[in-house]
Amino acid sequence: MPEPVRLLVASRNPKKLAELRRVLDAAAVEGIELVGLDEVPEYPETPETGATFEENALIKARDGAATTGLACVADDSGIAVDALNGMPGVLSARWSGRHGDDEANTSLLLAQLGDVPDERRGAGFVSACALVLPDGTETVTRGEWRGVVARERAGGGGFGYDPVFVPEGSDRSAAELSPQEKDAASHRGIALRALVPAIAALR
Ligand SMILES: O=P(O)(O)OP(=O)(O)OP(=O)(O)OC[C@H]1O[C@@H](n2cnc3c(O)ncnc32)[C@H](O)[C@@H]1O
Ligand SMILES: [Mg+2]
Repeated sequence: MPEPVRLLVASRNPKKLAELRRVLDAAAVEGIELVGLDEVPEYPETPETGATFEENALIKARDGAATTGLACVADDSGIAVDALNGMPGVLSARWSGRHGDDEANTSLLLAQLGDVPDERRGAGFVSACALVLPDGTETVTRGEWRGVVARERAGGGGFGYDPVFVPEGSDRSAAELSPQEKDAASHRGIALRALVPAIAALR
């Protein structure tokens, strides 16, 4: 058996990282070994200052590939709310001013949408996933998951804005779905599955 190809999964968000690994594992590409950031020497990361999810995903994946010499996959994602003209968008992780504070980010979003009627509460989770190879080859995919922003939180699963996001065709929030249900429909699930052929070609 040839040595497996090592693929770095570059995310500092433990819950998002778990989703990335789950979807890649479910795709079961044989001969690929997923490697976490905790398994490689620490490296400085370029700030996520891109104007688009695609740019930010590439920033993360390029850093990982350039410093480790491994193929690297990264996601950049967020929620784009219609009534906010697509914001928080790429600012989703730091919408309240504190990076990664899910509670504060969600509370601020609910407050901003307080007077917005039900028929104008549409939103979409967006994910861009980038694969960058040590030779500089780049592939970027995108997934979107439409739904509405609820008026209050429900459910304890998932992370981020999941408790207030009700996907289209569902009467439960994303935080009330099983991990498998979320993966099957989610922005990240869609974007990652689109990346699988490029990942399989690494072998
Ligand atoms: O950059 P890395 O290290 O991967 O981790 P991060 O949490 O900073 O990730 P992003 O920069 O891509 O920001 C994404 C934010 O968008 C939100 N988000 C993305 N996907 C989500 C999902 O599936 N469910 C709920 N919220 C999500 C959540 O608030 C995240 O903090
Ligand atoms: Mg981030």
